[in-house]
Amino acid sequence: MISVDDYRERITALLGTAPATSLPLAAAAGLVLAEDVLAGVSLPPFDNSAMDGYAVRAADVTTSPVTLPVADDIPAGRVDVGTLEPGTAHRIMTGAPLPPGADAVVMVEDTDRGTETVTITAEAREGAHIRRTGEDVVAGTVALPAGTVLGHSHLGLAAAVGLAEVRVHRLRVLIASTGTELIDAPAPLRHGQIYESNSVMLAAALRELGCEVDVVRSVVDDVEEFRKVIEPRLAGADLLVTSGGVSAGAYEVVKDALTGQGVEFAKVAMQPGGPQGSGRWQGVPVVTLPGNPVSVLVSFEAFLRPALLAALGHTDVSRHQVRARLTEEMSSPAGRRQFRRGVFAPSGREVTGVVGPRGGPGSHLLAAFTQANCLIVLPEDVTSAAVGDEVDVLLL
Ligand SMILES: Nc1nc2c(c(=O)[nH]1)N[C@H]1C(S)=C(S)[C@@H](COP(=O)(O)OP(=O)(O)OC[C@H]3O[C@@H](n4cnc5c(N)ncnc54)[C@H](O)[C@@H]3O)O[C@H]1N2
Ligand code: MOO
Repeated sequence: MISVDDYRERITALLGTAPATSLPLAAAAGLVLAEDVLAGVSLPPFDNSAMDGYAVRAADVTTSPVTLPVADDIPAGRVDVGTLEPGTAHRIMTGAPLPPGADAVVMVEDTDRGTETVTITAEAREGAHIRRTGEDVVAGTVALPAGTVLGHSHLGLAAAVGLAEVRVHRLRVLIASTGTELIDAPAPLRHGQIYESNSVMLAAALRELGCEVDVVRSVVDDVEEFRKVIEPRLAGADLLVTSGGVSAGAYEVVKDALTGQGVEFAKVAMQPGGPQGSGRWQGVPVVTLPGNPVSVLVSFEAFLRPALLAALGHTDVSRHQVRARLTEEMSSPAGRRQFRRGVFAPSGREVTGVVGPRGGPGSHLLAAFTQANCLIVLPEDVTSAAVGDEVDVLLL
């Protein structure tokens, strides 16, 4: 009998690190970066306006009001912006490139909105409402380090620095349920048959972790048939996970087909989920789970999930653990780690912590967002918050 911890280590070692592949950004959510993402461009890529208004030289707008001729009109997307001559203004929109020669933007609200000439009623401060090249990300630097778990903000940043694809760890898993008794709904059940459910659970659980899955819904308990169905699909898989056919009886199709083929069958000191098998078949890692659905789920939690997460490049592979008081008595077999399904209700106060802002308030600072794990919420009636104040935090 092998311990749960030793078996988890065995499966983790068997799965190793999943191969890296390039995937379109839209297909990479939840996966882990296999390589640093280098910024192909700076963010912003050029000095641009943070406001709809007028680009000026601050030195021309030191008194109020000042009237200047409007020499050009610059919507966002213009690629041929000319120099701002002293004593003139260019009408400019948010995100439009700042004309050379301009060193400030005046908000349209502080003007008469003129198109031939504009009268400005506020002083222009040098640098005002200008978003500088590279303020968020500098071209050639690491925008996202290898190991990043790609959430939506990371994918947005990858897109913003010019990537169409990212290199991620990907695991293609072939899932196969075995059992002559298994039937797929909506076919009617005959006495002695059951509806297949393990492959559905495993496929969903593995997809949720970011695996690509190929599913063989049910294979009959026949060694020849098992080999015939599974072998041709092995080439496209980084891992084979089976359910059923591994215990002590006759007709143990998985055990019979894979014994002596590189897969070792053992008892793990846990309950449920005792009978297990693992190894390599034709070079492909194989994990054979017992057929009882709860055994499948417990096996997934006890060793498959952490091993898969590690293979996919995650460093946080454990479920969050808390302590709680038992509300009913329980018994457990000697020498086995029992995994009983239970209902946990939290008690006591929520844990609190400290929080600080990351990056400036600008709405274009995407990189800072990717480094954040929460949103600090200051309500409408708060204009300042001091060190030590309590604030609302939304965890991401
Ligand atoms: N003599 C012994 N018998 C059994 C032992 C043992 O040590 N000695 N171990 C028991 C334990 S514990 C388990 S767990 C099971 C494991 O058996 P198998 O892995 O061979 O699984 P099967 O016999 O194929 O199926 C078990 C059970 O689960 C149902 N099943 C199977 N696949 C599916 C599926 N895809 N969807 C839904 N349900 C499925 C199957 O019909 C059986 O009822 O062995 C014990 N026996
Ligand atoms: O070890 Mo089995 O998985 O209890 O039903």
